[in-house]
Amino acid sequence: MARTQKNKATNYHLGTLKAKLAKLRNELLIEQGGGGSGGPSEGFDVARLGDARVALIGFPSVGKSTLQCKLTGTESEAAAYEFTTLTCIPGTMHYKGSKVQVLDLPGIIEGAAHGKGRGREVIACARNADAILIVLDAGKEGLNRHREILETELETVGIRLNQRPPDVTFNKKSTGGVRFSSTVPLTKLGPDPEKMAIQIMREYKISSADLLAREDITVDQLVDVIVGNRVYKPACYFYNKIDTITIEEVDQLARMPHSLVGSVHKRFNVGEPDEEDALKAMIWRYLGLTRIYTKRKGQHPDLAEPVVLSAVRKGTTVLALCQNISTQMLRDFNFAMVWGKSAKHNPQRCGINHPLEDEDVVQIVTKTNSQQRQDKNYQAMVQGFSDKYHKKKAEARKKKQGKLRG
Ligand SMILES: Nc1nc2c(ncn2[C@@H]2O[C@H](COP(=O)(O)OP(=O)(O)OP(=O)(O)O)[C@@H](O)[C@H]2O)c(=O)[nH]1
Ligand SMILES: [K+]
Ligand SMILES: [Mg+2]
Repeated sequence: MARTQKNKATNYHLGTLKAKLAKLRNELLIEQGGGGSGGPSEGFDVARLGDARVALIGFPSVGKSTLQCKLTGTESEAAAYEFTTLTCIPGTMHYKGSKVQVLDLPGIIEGAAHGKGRGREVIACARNADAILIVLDAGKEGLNRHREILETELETVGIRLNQRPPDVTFNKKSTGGVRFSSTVPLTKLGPDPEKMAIQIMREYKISSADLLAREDITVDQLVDVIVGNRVYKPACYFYNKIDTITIEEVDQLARMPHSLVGSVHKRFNVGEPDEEDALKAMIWRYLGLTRIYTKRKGQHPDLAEPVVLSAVRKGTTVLALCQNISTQMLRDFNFAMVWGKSAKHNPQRCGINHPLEDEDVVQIVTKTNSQQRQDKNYQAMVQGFSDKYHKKKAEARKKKQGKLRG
């Protein structure tokens, strides 16, 4: 790709090369049993706890474990030699009534995505987290390159950092050829975007598909859409050990995007587990956490125990709140009364898709029995739940029988 001159004539060729590269990377990962499109992305086996999960990713000895202790109070061994941490150590960070699971992980190095060290498992963990905290040693030489290496390792396995999924619908078909339409002018895919799409799809042996682009996408984004299997994660950066550099250097690092500078040793921007500090605030922001206080009719809300929703998990709508409480609640939902920042007036009567904001108070009003009987959607939903239940049961039975036979 570097050798190809960039002009109109070579545009499609570059597209093809990008698709080939994505494909080869995937194959390599699958070959090594990694998290490619086919293989399972296992990682370390740690139960999911809390309202959201963040993974600590970084080179060896940048201070991930030291940081983990300060964020969560968990004893994760920290020492001056590299690869002190050899497995995944979970801990819980308590902040503003939320519980965030923080995973301390072994350090990774260049080539981690392809299985160097325990890189593959570490990166699989990042794929399964709700947000990634990239930890860097501010005193290390070649710091900017470190940041790039880590980003590349994560990109290689299909993790996209701080990007939105491209606004494109892509449907594979069995016949009919490729049809590529868009609602906006496409300026980044060369004079003939359809030809570009066909070139890329050829690498994946797709000959028929409908594509609809609602934004001006790049070739890389088009490849992502066609390849699929991409995950979009918020990521923030913590430059640790600023006690080892000059104030001018600190100033430069502090201006990097998505970044916070600090020192665990000197307690700059990182305090004790029960203190509110800048790092915890940043994690909270990147997870898009939202506290919702629920209340019963005629009673005060329970301010001690909010329901915490995350924008990067199930979202922060009334629907997500109901799902968080129980399926029963979701089934019986009629409307919600909402007090707080998201309400136009207090209280506002809202539907299931109403987006909530931090510290809103919500009272869910459920359907009365006679309403339930009349509501066709409700009946269909109950039927749906029961069908799903029976199907699952039948599958489990089959599996058990298969196992016995085996
Ligand atoms: N100067 C300075 N040293 C620090 C700071 N934070 C951590 N360290 C030191 O950095 C060394 C490595 O810390 P660890 O927490 O073990 O680093 P790690 O990233 O978990 O390392 P691995 O598990 O081996 O990948 C230890 O000697 C820490 O005492 C800091 O803010 N300033
Ligand atoms: K270490
Ligand atoms: Mg460690």
